[in-house]
Amino acid sequence: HEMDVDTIWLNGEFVDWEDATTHVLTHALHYGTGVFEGVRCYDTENGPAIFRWDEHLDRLYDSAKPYELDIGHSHEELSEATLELLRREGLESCYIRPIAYYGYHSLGVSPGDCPTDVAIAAWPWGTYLGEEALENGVDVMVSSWRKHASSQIPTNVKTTGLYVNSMLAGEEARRNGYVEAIVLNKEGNVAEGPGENLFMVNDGEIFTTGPAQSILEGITRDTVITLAEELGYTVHDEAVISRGQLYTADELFFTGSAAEVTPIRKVDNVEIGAGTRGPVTEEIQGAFFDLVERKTDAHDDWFTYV
Ligand SMILES: Cc1[nH+]cc(COP(=O)(O)O)c(CN[C@@H](CCC(=O)O)C(=O)O)c1O
Repeated sequence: HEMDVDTIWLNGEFVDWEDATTHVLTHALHYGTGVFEGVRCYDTENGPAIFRWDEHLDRLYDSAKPYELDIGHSHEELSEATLELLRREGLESCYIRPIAYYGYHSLGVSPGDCPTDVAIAAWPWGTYLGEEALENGVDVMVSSWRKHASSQIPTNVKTTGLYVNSMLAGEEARRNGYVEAIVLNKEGNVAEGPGENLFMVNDGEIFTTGPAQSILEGITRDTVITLAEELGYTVHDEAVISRGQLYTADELFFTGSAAEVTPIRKVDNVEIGAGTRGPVTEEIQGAFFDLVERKTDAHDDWFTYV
């Protein structure tokens, strides 16, 4: 395989990458009944460190709750397994993918006696939306697919089954020559990206959608809100952003563990601001990367050193 990683932690053991498989009648494969996380480990000035691991792990357990999925392993066990995995593979700057799901026993929508399988994989992963994206921004399209409503499925947590909506929206954008989508909710107001939260800058103030807009409660979103407020910005973190406001925004940017802080320079071919990374976006992005690369000693409790 193309990943230069040999081991995956699966159900309490380290197994060879090739042996980390599941049965074709696995419940989650048929019904989307898994929960997962996306976490970055940064090769900081003080050595490799996982960014906001505790918050990500807490969210994994929260994601399991609506589905009554019993993770079956303690936080400590999963943390030790993850640190051991990174040490074994000598991974310093990497992406960590924990997943827990209803496994193989019998089929039928009810998970019945299906066991919980838990796996943790990690691999080097570069810039999520393309090498140039962080500096030059990305061109996005408002998708014709709407986000699930939070009344239809918990959108505030990371359920594997949710991501068919993300794939439909994102692939529609890429099919039409854009890098990524912006997804509106069933009210037709802005929710977020298929795999990112969305921020808007207007007249020096910062706006981002909250859980009532059917979005994932992003950890990078929380980080950026904190950093922006520390920089003196007013942040409206439960904003209702209409589709029209996307086009008239001074600046837009995505946040996510994978996306980090990615400027949006065009929406549906309408240039946002000057059509390049905006000044506030650049300032926030700089603060984010200084933080995760430990060029500042602020928020050291957000780092789990490997
Ligand atoms: C729908 C969605 N919204 C917002 C976010 C940002 O959340 P956070 O990572 O806690 O700041 C993510 C993370 N998307 C993950 C999965 C990406 C993938 O392609 O898979 C990620 O960024 O790791 C989402 O999937």
